[in-house]
Amino acid sequence: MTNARLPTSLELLGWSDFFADQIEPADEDLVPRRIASVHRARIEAIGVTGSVELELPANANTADFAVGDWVLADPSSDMFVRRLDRKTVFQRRPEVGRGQQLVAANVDTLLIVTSCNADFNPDRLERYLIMANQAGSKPVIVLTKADATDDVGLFQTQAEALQRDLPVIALNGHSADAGFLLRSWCGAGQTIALVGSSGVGKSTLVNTLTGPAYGSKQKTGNIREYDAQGRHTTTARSLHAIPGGGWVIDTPGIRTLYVSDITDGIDTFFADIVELAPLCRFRDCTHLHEPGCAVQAAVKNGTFAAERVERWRSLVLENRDRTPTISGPRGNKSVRKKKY
Ligand SMILES: Nc1nc2c(ncn2[C@@H]2O[C@H](COP(=O)(O)OP(=O)(O)OP(=O)(O)O)[C@@H](O)[C@H]2O)c(=O)[nH]1
Ligand SMILES: [Zn+2]
Repeated sequence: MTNARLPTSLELLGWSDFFADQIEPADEDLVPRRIASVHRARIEAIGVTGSVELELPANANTADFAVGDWVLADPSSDMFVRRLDRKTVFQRRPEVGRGQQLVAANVDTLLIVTSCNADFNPDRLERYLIMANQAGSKPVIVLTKADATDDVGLFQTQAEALQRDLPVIALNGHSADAGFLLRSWCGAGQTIALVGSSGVGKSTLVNTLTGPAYGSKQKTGNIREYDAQGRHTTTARSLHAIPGGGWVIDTPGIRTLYVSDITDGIDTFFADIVELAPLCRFRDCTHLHEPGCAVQAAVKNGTFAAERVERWRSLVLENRDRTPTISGPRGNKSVRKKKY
């Protein structure tokens, strides 16, 4: 440890070789900035000297930017010049409309937040895990409201069974212990993002992690706006500093999480099944009834449960139905690898 190099200010912001390698000689006069909040008409970014409002070209659409993005800007005008490739990106299909909605970028760890009550739903958690795998972020399940149940162990066991080596942390979001329990993912330069349904305690946890400064930091987001029905909703996402550590991105509650365009994530989550498919006698085996099916053989000998194969099949079908044919599961594979 004594020889450890101190991170530079940029590295404390989450900068790494992955981004440095994208800098070209022509970029010499530009400075890197990290996007801290995205609003309908403006974007705030953080640089080593503090936060700035990014100037955008007239044709820019703020929906193309994600909180956590790294961009290059002109230091004198703060004019946006170009966005650097993303190391990870978490996006989802909105309830209405087409395309994907950017949720957060360059997130090292995705905290999938659910509470120790009726919100706990293994099927939904499975979808989040697939999304995290697809995004390229490491998933951690956070069970909030552990103080309000006698069955924490039960929730914890069920969550741990979802994926091999999955960290599951049960906590009380109001308690300062929460920061201690999550410390291994919140180190200097690390970025975490919180996702989960409305009301599971994401904002509460962000408050606890960031300390009292968060509440007064109205400027950087978490603004409550009114939607069309006059309801109060959290619409903005934003990047907040964790004192003495990394960064946390709060995201609005997600009502319905659709599975679409996530072939790679499904393959990772169900790697045990996917790896067997090439051993089936028929190349187009549906693993339902064919002779010589390696997947059915594994179910028979108890390697995995028939329900797991069922869940895999239904997610593959849902993904196929919802993925536009232009960027369908097959077409995506070649362009999707690591470049977002
Ligand atoms: N007992 C207990 N209550 C909690 C805990 N975490 C959150 N709460 C309460 O649960 C309610 C909802 O918490 P929020 O933090 O607003 O939930 P959210 O996930 O940010 O909700 P959205 O902003 O709608 O996405 C609040 O009344 C919190 O005080 C916890 O760990 N224990
Ligand atoms: Zn088969």
